[in-house]
Amino acid sequence: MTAALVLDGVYQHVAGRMALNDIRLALPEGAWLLICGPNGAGKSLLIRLILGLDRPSAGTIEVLGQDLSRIGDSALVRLRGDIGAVLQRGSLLADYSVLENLLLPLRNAAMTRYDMARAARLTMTLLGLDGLENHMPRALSLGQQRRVELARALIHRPRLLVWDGLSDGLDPSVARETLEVLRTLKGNRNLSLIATDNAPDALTGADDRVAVMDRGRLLFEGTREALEAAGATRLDLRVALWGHP
Ligand SMILES: Nc1ncnc2c1ncn2[C@@H]1O[C@H](COP(=O)(O)OP(=O)(O)OP(=O)(O)O)[C@@H](O)[C@H]1O
Repeated sequence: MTAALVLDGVYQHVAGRMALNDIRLALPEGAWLLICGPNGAGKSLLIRLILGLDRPSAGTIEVLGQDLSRIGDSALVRLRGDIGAVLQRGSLLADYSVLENLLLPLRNAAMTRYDMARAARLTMTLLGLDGLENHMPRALSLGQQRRVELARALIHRPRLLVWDGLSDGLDPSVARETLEVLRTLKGNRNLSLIATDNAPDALTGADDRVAVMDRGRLLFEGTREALEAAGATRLDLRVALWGHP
């Protein structure tokens, strides 16, 4: 079985200090991982490494079976086609309409205009964005903008979705609906998910693995049940998750 992600001994040196220390994680394809931890834990740095946007100072990173340090240019382009990413808020192009933003990942795809329009329509319906095609991003609410960012990450039918800041900009009811959509894709298409959030409860009931980071270190990785059991005895986990022992 292909692994969605394997991190082995990953270190990242940033601005004169080690911002990620010996991170080791593995996730089978089709599984969901929530990486949680307080501000500055290193979640976004890790996400950038997983997406190949930065290179680690040491260690190996495999995404969907590809070792990022050995991958050639054409394989990297193919790999990017298998990944969808939702990064920080406000990543929509302000001068492009919702539809134009949505079509960006397909600009080099070997698809007819008809098929592109169909993919856009299906993805917009999936995420409850019907009727917003011609709106400009600034005319949308934060939650709508976030859903367009998600739609843009899903339009090319990726095998792996990487979402930095899961509950960022989504109110609880929209977050629940969005999660249901993703669960459907997990069931239908075996979609893998790597998501980050400050709190551990964003994916409760849906994640397969939970990782807890603090100050560049991985404090815990395992099932949610194991996290709850570990939280009963481990002060460092409670401080990372709730800010107090
Ligand atoms: N480009 C950079 N230059 C200097 N330091 C950086 C840079 N990017 C990140 N850092 C530092 O690395 C550490 C980890 O940052 P990171 O953004 O990964 O944290 P995070 O867990 O995603 O936090 P948040 O929940 O606030 O998004 C922080 O101390 C941050 O200040």
